[in-house]
Amino acid sequence: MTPAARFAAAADILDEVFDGTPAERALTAWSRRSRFAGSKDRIAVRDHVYHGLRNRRSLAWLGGAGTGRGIMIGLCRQLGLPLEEVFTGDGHSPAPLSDGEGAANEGAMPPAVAADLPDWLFDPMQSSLGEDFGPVIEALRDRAPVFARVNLVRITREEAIVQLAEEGIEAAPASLSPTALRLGDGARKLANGPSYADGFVELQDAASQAICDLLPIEPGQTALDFCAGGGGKGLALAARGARVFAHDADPARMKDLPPRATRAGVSIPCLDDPAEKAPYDLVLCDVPCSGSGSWRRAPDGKWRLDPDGLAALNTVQEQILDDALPLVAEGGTLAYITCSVLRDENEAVVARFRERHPALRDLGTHRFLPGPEGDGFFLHLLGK
Ligand SMILES: C[S@@+](CC[C@H](N)C(=O)[O-])C[C@H]1O[C@@H](n2cnc3c(N)ncnc32)[C@H](O)[C@@H]1O
Repeated sequence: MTPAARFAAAADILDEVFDGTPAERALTAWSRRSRFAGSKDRIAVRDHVYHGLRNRRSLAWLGGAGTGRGIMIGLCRQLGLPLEEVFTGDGHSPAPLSDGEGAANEGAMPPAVAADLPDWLFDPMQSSLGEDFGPVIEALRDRAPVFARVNLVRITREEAIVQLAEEGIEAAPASLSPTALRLGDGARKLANGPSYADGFVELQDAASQAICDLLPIEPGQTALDFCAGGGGKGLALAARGARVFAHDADPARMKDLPPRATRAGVSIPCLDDPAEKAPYDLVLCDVPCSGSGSWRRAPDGKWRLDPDGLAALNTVQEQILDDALPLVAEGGTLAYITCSVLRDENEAVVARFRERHPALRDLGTHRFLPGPEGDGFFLHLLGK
């Protein structure tokens, strides 16, 4: 594909996403019907789509329209590419600009446009982040770094770096956790290589690993991963010697957990009824949330969220805490985790829960903001 054809493909895919198709599904469907596209084309188209989604409003402003095409015009402007050389209509290139199309907007960008946020989210994000607002908005513009977790049951971090190098994957220690590696060139090979297949490493964001490091659990103690999903956090706890059990309201979300546990050399039974093995020394509630701390990985979530959706998430978050508390042993710990930076999903949920359960001991809050070291996460620990 020519560079221009990649912009045309990305514009079409973005339009599908704006019509409601999840970004990953739209990209997969495009890949299937575009056998002619080579691996470099696929990577470039994907990058354009994700960059367009992360920076949707500012690029639409630059490109004069909020369509996929308008956003690609904005991207070409941002990259300093002459529009008449991209929008030629030759072959698979995008059609030439019509009269008046692509005219840049007059004046300064409104603040929510410049921050690439829906209007309603500007104030909640700004008040949640305070002086960190600017750096976080900048961090959310670009692709997230790729991190792996070294399974210390199997290998040391230093040995993993050497082994990954033999597989053509550049890896270096990451600052947030003693298990975390930042992957460089060759990172895309990880999931098809022997280190991954043999359970020496897993893909997991560095801040997510740091959150797991902060969870109070000793070898042999029991932990319930109450919202386990793919089980990333439960696997990290099992690697520390905890006896981990997994549960999820949607058991299908845990389908990858048994093979991941087998690869890692640990056992994590999945429970339909988490009361079966209660009480637990630690119950972690990695609740469904807006994902605002990881919007650079899944930027379409930013545009799908609305105030009603946020309120519905709050209801689920509080219900999960209420359901999980009876499962915690006396003297045990309840951990509330989100990958959000919004106070409405973090401090506000914890405050209401503590009002209902004033006897719980406050064991502290930990916050990670999205940036070069990892994604945004929130952890609050409560002692029973
Ligand atoms: C943020 S994801 C979990 C990610 C996972 N812990 C990890 O580290 O890979 C949230 C999970 O909560 C589950 N969930 C939603 N409502 C729930 C409920 N009421 N009780 C338990 N799990 C729930 C969802 O199905 C989803 O898999």
